[in-house]
Amino acid sequence: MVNVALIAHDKKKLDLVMFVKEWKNVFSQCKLYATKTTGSVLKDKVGLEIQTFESGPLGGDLQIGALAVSGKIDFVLFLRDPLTAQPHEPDVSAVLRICDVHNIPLATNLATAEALVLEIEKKFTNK
Ligand SMILES: O=C(CO)COP(=O)(O)O
Repeated sequence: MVNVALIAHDKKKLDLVMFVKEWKNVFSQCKLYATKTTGSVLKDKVGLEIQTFESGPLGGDLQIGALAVSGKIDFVLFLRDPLTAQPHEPDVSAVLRICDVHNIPLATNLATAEALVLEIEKKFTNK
């Protein structure tokens, strides 16, 4: 099983929805985790099963970070809003940092997200 964490800041949620829709065949074969609002938007708009945690500003990023520390996340797709200050910026940085500490593939924009999804797809098709 491939475990993927999906997180998007508010101005990036639509981008994430479009992206996950486009790659639904791949994401539907993964175990998905998300912060609260991201997860509920994805469930609603794409119809995938997702385990959700708290909202990012309430500690959800840290919960996903903790999963990553435990080795339970294989890929992180985190569409940050680089143009808006976030009250929980330290939590956002913590997720990025922990991905680097544990060498977990992390995409923070759609171009890299696509490269990651192609990599995940390979795992399913044994390419
Ligand atoms: O703020 C977030 C990530 O830092 C995302 O949280 P939500 O998915 O609850 O909006």
